[in-house]
Amino acid sequence: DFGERKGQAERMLGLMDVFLKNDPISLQKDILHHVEYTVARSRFSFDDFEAYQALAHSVRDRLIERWHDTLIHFKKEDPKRVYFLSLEFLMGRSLSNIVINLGIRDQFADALSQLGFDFEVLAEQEGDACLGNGGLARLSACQMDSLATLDYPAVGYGLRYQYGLFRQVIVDGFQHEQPDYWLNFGNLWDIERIHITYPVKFYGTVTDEFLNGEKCKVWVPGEMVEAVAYDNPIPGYGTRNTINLRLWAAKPSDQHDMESFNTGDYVDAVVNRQRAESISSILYPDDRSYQGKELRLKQQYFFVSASVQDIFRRFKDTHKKFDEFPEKVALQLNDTHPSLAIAEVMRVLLDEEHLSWHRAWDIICKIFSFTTHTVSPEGLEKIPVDLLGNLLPRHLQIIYDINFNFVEELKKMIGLDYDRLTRMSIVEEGAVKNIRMANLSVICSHTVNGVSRLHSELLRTKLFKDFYDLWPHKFQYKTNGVTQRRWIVVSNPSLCALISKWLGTEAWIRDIDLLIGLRDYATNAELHQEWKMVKKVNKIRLAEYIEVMSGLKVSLDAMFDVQTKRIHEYKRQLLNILGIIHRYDCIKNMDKNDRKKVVPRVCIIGGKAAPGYEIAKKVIKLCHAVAEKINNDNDIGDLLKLVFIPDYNVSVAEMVIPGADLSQHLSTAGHEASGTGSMKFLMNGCLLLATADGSTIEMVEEIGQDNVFLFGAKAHEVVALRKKGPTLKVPLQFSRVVRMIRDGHFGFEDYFKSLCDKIEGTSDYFLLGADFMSYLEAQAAADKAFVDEERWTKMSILGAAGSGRFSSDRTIQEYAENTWDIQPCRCPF
Ligand SMILES: [N-]=[N+]=N[C@]1([C@H](N)O)O[C@H](CO)[C@@H](O)[C@H](O)[C@H]1O
Repeated sequence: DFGERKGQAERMLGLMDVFLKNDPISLQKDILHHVEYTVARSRFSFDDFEAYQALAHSVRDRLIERWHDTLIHFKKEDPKRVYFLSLEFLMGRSLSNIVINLGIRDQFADALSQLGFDFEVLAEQEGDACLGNGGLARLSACQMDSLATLDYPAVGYGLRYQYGLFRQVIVDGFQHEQPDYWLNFGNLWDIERIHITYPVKFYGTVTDEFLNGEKCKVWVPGEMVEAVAYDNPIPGYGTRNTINLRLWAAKPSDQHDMESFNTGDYVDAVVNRQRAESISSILYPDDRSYQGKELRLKQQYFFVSASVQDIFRRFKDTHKKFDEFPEKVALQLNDTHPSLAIAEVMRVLLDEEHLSWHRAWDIICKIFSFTTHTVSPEGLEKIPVDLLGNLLPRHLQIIYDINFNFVEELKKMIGLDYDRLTRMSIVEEGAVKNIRMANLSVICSHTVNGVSRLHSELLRTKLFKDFYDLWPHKFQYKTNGVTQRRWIVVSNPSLCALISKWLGTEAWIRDIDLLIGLRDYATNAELHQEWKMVKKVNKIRLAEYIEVMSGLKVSLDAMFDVQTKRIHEYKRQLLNILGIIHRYDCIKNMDKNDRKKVVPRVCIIGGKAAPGYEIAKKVIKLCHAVAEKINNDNDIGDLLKLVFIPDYNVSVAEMVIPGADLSQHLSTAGHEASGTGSMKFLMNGCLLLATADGSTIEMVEEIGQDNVFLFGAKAHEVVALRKKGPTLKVPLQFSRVVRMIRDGHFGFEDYFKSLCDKIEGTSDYFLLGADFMSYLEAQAAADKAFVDEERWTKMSILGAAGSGRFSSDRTIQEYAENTWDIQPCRCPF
């Protein structure tokens, strides 16, 4: 609807082709056009990176077309939208994913090869966008892909960090962190929106004033910065729908500069500029929660305030009555990091839109839904009242008022049960008074969910028991999922082609339940042949990468045994290393004959440790020290190798996962809320050796107990085992391998002492000793299965065939139907 500029619009349309063409000539022309005029290099001399830039610009042009059409369609249809607020999005590389979702990869590959370039070589030029730590962050990215593919009207909001997650550099086996200058060569996949900016206020005071005789609160800020939007078009697969991921960057508010300039204090102005920009400068590199860091709180409020202002602007563009707000807006809180949005929406409705408390509260309770990714109370964010009161004085007032009303209501429902009232209060009294962001989120959200069935059970029976007993209807579970577009089609094209061949269709890429069709061929010899070939091709690629990264040549006949995820005590990478030491020790004490029966292994471990997490950093060093010993022991040869893959990120995962035979998920049961890495391995025909934790339990139900190597104490047994403490019997094999570390078999015995102290006796909180024998039995079962190629391949095919449930398409469909109440809004073009 071009309205008054109809004439002009028609002329413009006349001037431009309706859509960009994708025939080889048009593509080659476009690429060379961008070489010459966008990258500004002569078409006769440009290198791979410049070719990548020109290619990326050509792809982006076609992305933007669909993005515009989608936004125009949404504007016209004005559907209810979901706003997905997350402080982290782990996008990785974009080029390959985008051309595949647009369905033009082959066309571009052909056009490039005619220009003498290889698409994959150019795709390698792209750096990862690492705007997140781990599972939670990558889940956000997978969910954006599914929201777009399923045609849901959605917007993602986050922060555009200048520095992503640190680069992990290993020096002498020790992790060193290097800043991730990911924007050094600019980011081709986001568009700076200089006209979409919002002021964000901090500090200051709140005064009572009278407006048209009405008493109202006025917040006079002490500091102001500008939030500028950077839009990342997210294309769906097999649809024209392309939604928006809007990331905010902090810039100084010109209001601020002028003041310093007027006072002629130039230096002050520049310092203020840097201060402002520092808000969105760096991603906090810890997968655990943060307490009491002002910059972290500033980051949370900064992106929340800009996002809420943007949501209100979009709503008010076409709506006058706020009663319609819940019919058009669903706000999803990805953990408690964005939970200040509750107080911010309340502030805007009360102080700026002047709604009554009652009407404002009614809207709040209809628009917010909250997902927690945490299992333990320690992981729940708490903000010191002083810090919040100083930075956001009006929001603290509102949170106090919300809490006062809640506690008054609660007293009516549960009487004067002070212990329970104290536990449920948003305000935690004590030496340091804190705001419990999880309690605020549960109280103000109409739906609360965990990220697996077991996790939700733990929320109902432990973490949020008090709230569940009060509001059982609020609690749901939405088991996580991953997108098969990235984790099969992009990262494993040979498996993608094989699946499409045997299913006789590519429809599974949009409708993954079709994968179940592979079950019919689980014992088909021809498929077995081709299935093994695909794995071999991917193992060769992984082996080449290992040789480049570590200089180590590994045998392709060995089982590639992988554990890649953030380094955490509860994820028990240490159990894996102790198992490897045990295997090494056993082989060393074997005679020639017995060694013939040994199943060769290449053990691959990868993952970043939070910079301040000493124990996790010691685990990385131990891994290198053990590898040093084993890999240089000619007596062992190819029977056992240990490799640490440095700087594990999305692109490295896309290379490691397709090449894995076995993947390990060893968390002490009840500690991993879900886990999503396991889902990617399963989809790629990799077998799982795991504890019955998080979403693994649901995977076993989908693919069958016989197709997974389960071990260890169950979640309900862990508590009892911990109670046993010193009476808990520890197997000799366990004490022996710990002794080997203590005795310096791998050197650095003093440095590793605290690591050993943490897993012996009563301090073995994560039960490595208690689970050790069960773990070794599962490893032996995996060895036994691996040598029976037919059985192994059948298990691998049945694993992939049963992985459909773990697509983020299923997850998003459940959220859309049971939480957000939104409907698909497909772009008709
Ligand atoms: N934050 N957080 N939590 C996690 C992961 N560490 O990012 O969220 C992930 C995504 O929900 C979960 O899979 C994982 O179990 C959980 O620990």
